[in-house]
Formats: sequence, structure tokens, C-alpha cells
Amino acid sequence: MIRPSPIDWSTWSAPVHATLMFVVREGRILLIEKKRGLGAGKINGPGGKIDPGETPRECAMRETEEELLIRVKDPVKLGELHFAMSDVPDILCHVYRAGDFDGVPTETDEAVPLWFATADIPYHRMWSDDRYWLPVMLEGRTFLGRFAFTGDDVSWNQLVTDVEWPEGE
Ligand SMILES: Nc1ncnc2c1[nH]c(=O)n2[C@H]1C[C@H](O)[C@@H](COP(=O)(O)OP(=O)(O)OP(=O)(O)O)O1
Repeated sequence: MIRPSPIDWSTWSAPVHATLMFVVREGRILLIEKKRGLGAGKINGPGGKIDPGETPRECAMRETEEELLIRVKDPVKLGELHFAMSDVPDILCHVYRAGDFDGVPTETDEAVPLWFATADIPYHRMWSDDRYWLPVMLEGRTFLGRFAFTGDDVSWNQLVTDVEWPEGE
């Protein structure tokens, strides 16, 4: 049975806009263990909130540089995630993927870099929505994910694949 959405997504908007960046290279993905802020202790991609005047792409690159001291090359936007949260403000998150970078992934006061085989992703240590869309991102396909949360748990989800994002976004 398809459950009706608890959210009217046609009028939904988020007060917080953020980004995630995934480097995927030679069958491995570069993740972080987040040391502070929302999601501290979880494994995720580098990323964070978009600053005023910044584009999502600029944010994703800046946050990756701040958290891991690397400069990603030619990131491509693959996804958008709409999170309707129960206990923190709602979040719209832009998801980028890159295949290369300059520098050496290095631990900072924000993050510990961790490489995983793409067949061995630790979903049990990640946000509970990740298992729905990350496999699609790994296939290099585009997507729009909508998730309603109750606390830390996904209570409703929808994933649309093969979405056309505007050129250069
Ligand atoms: N549900 C879910 N799944 C996957 N990823 C995320 C979520 N919710 C999230 O917020 N995120 C991601 C999106 C961002 O990359 C981070 C949250 O950003 P945050 O650490 O709060 O932003 P910063 O700008 O780095 O933090 P401060 O400087 O404000 O401390 O998690």
C-alpha cells in the first residue's frame, strides 16, 4: 500500500539549504566521520550549509576543502534531497559527485576522512535516508529524494530518478 505523504510537497520550502559532495574513484568512495554539528558521529559525505551569496556548487567545494583539505575537480550535481524534519528546521540539500581532486584527504577539527569500497558502504552508521538514494548516486544517475523524518527515522520517502537538473547547477 502506498502511504499518503504527511507533507504537502507542492508548497514545501526549506529554511536551510545545504550541500553534500561525494568523491567516487576506482571503486571507492570518500566519506567522512563528522566530528561536530548536525549529524556529528555519523558517516556522510563532506558538505554543509550554503553561505549567503554562495552557489550550491561553491558551497560543496568550499565545505570539502574546509573539512578534508582537498579541492575537488569538476563536480556534477546529481541530486536534490528534501528533508522534512520533526525536531530541527527542514533542509534542502544539493548532492554533487566528483571523480578527482587535488591534495590529500586530511583529518580536520570537522571531519575524519574515510575511504570505503562502493560495495561496502556503512549504511548503519549513516543518516537513515542514505540507503535510498546513495546507490542511485553511485550509478551516476540523477535523482530527487523527498523524506519525512520522525526524529532520526525516515517515516515517509519518495525517490524520483533520472531528473534533469539545469545545466551547470
Ligand atoms: N538526512 C540527511 N541525510 C544526509 N545528509 C544530511 C541529512 N541531513 C543533513 O543536514 N545532512 C547533511 C547536509 C550537510 O552536508 C550536513 C549538515 O550541515 P552542517 O554541518 O549543519 O553545516 P555546516 O555549515 O558545516 O555547520 P555549521 O558551520 O553551522 O556548524 O549534513
